[in-house]
Amino acid sequence: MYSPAKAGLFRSPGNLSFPSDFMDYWVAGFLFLTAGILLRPWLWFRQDQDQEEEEKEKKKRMIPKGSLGWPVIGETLAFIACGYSSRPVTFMDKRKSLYGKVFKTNIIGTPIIISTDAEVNKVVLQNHGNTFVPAYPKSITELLGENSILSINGPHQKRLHTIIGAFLRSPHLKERITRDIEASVGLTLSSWSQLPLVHVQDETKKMTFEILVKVLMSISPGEDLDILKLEFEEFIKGLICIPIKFPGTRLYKSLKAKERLIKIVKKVVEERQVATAERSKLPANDAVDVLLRDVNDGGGSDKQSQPLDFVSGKIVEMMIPGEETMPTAMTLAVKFLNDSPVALAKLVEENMEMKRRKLESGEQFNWSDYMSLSFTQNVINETLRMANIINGVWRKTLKDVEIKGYLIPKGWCVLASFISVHMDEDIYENPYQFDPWRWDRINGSSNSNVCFTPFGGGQRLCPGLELSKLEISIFLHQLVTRYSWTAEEDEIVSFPTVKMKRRLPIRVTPVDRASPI
Ligand code: HEM
Repeated sequence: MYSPAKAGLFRSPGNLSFPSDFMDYWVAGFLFLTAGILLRPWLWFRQDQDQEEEEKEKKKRMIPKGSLGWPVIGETLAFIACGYSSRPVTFMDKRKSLYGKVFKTNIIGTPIIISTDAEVNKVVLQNHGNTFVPAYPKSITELLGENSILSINGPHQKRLHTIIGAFLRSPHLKERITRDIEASVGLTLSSWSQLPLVHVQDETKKMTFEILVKVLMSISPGEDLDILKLEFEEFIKGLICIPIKFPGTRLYKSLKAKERLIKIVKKVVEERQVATAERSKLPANDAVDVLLRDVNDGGGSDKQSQPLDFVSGKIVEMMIPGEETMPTAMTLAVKFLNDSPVALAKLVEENMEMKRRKLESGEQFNWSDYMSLSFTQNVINETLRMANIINGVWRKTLKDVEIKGYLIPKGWCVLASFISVHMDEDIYENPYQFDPWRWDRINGSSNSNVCFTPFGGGQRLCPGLELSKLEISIFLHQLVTRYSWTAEEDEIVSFPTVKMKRRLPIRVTPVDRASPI
């Protein structure tokens, strides 16, 4: 039988001869020990590497599934094609059924994770730890500038958001602005009734801009407002364009318009600053007052070195979120009501009832009267659920984030898609049906805040939420209690933004609704 000892490979201690045999063992032991010492870190390193690999694999598996499509264009064409159709969520629905509620794709050369999951969207919106920063196309970032309220993150954003939100919700503003909105809406609708045809989308835009500028800087209709509107329109044309900046390009023209716009606003701010000291005891009348007082009180930190530029810039930025959203919501409400005579009849009934009560008591309407029109609020909610111009928000992650078992890797873009949740048939029964009554069933249910987010949520929840609802309520109230209309055939398109293909042409007629309908 083979024995290593016999073969002389190992020797038993009995055969040892000192010193050479002993040295052999000593050397062998030394080598063994050294190898062990040297190997151990390597083994540890290997073990770490294996663990790292395993971790990487695990993380890779947690990245939402999906397809990045073709090189460079990714899945952009499919995304745009669905946007042009009557069902823009088809793009999401198709991928949702293949990969789950959170999936990855590539749009315009950007790898992006799209969430159609209400709970994931909530975490993105809440943004604990400031992990998600707003991500806009390059043209928007160029036009807004890096310190815009819409793109900054952290304490400055929180401060601005708080002071602007507090002002827009203040009883003083609500009282003053209710009268201003009533007057603007009254004049606008009366002018509509004298025209053979009105394009609701264009006309509501004029009216809502007028109101917005009143809220922001107290400018009344007139030459200044007209110039401001022209420059603003030129400015926002560049928000979605090819981001090339030299004379003649769209972006260049828009940046120039922004300079002129800031100059006009700065004049108003300058005049106001002179009067600020004597007005400091009075409640703020508009956003210029709010921002000037904050700057004078030491808020706004580094931006105080140029207070006039800072305040003027913020006023211009605040024109953006309210400008398209409001007229779109009003136009779509008219469209949905036009297509749903039963809902329209109920709306007329509720508003006439309130009007009669107010006429009898001789009181004016106040903000809470409009808010108490529950069916009217249902109509507004249902309109915003079905077709909101802000159909989701875009963010970028500053570090790896894990939500509900999904990993969103650092640096990736995330689209928290509101419209996918709003049109999810597991959440809303018959989601494509305009059904304002559903809100009587939904309101108060535990997840209604999570599943309905037309105004966003968390740190960036729209500060204009209450003002928007007031404005739309007043518009609907006056429209349905004083006029009737017939609409021409039109349809909603969703790309690049939600709007009516033919700008919703209608004919408006005054009606006497003195007698109950
Ligand atoms: C129907 C009308 C409106 C809708 C649907 C709407 C929706 C939204 C949404 C979804 C956001 C969040 C954006 C994000 O998270 O990135 C937002 C932000 C904002 N909205 Fe509105 N909005 C409306 C009207 C208005 C109006 C009338 C104003 C101004 C008076 C306004 C001022 C703002 C501002 C300043 C922000 C930025 C807040 C921040 O980032 O801190 N919005 N809006």
